[in-house]
Amino acid sequence: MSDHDAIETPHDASADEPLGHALIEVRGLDVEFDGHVILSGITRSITRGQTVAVIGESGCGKTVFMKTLVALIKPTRGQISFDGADLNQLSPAELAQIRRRFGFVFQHAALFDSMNIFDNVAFPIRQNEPDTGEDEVRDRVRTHLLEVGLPEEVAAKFPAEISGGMQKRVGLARALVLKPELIVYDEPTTGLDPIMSDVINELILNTRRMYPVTSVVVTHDMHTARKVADRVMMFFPRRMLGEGQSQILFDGPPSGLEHADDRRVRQFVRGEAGDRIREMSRAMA
Ligand SMILES: Nc1ncnc2c1ncn2[C@@H]1O[C@H](COP(=O)(O)OP(=O)(O)OP(=O)(O)O)[C@@H](O)[C@H]1O
Repeated sequence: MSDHDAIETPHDASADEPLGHALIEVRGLDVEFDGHVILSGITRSITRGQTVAVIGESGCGKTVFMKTLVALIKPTRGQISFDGADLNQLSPAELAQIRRRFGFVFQHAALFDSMNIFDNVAFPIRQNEPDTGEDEVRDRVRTHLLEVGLPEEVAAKFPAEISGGMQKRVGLARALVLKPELIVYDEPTTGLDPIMSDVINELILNTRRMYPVTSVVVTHDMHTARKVADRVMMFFPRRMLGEGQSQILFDGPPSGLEHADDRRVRQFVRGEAGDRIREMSRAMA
């Protein structure tokens, strides 16, 4: 393989897609912080029901991309639409309404330490559907805890009393109680042992089997990307690309990663440093 493929700019196929066939549409997205360009020229669409893994080296903008999809970050330029609604054009009330259709599974579970597990999972129901009776709240919490494999006794415990893997499962149960159409997972397996990581992978798959949910999974874990995703998008740091080069080096099924045309993709998925050591020492000189 020559070095040529390392500077190839893949064609952005989704830029040619007609509007209206996707749950999420991203057009010409740029995100900058204090003049630093993190994402530029991103145009992609995500079909309803798809599970997309977002991979790429640290700092390339995976989390920023995911947060812009769910309107936690406002793009510097470009358009993001969810189910036909342009997120930039929504009033705060409309945005709050649309966010109820999103579920968030955060890297460190982000549970409320002062609440027990039951109240943590019940929180989104009580917050967003205050008229729900306590019997229904109890049923829904119990159902979702069982779905993520947690026994009823866990409900009375506090986050500090359960393991990291259990906390992540509680985080998933909490994300599911409002029946979201889109779930975003931020590093769902980080910090877990291989077995517990696979439990989380299975739960992500199971969630997709049980609900018609669309999922975006930001991950460093190639096992997760290969196992749960039907589509993988690999980002590359903007600062390391030339003018006009696409920041998404790979966009396709996980089976295509190993033999991707772009050498940087193959190196990333195989965990090979390649030219990066030389580039890093050049940057430090
Ligand atoms: N709110 C913010 N304000 C300023 N800079 C930010 C903000 N959020 C992210 N960044 C910067 O944007 C860049 C991309 O961050 P991001 O968290 O998306 O990376 P990542 O690919 O998810 O990395 P990692 O895998 O290490 O989590 C980083 O340089 C980060 O410091």
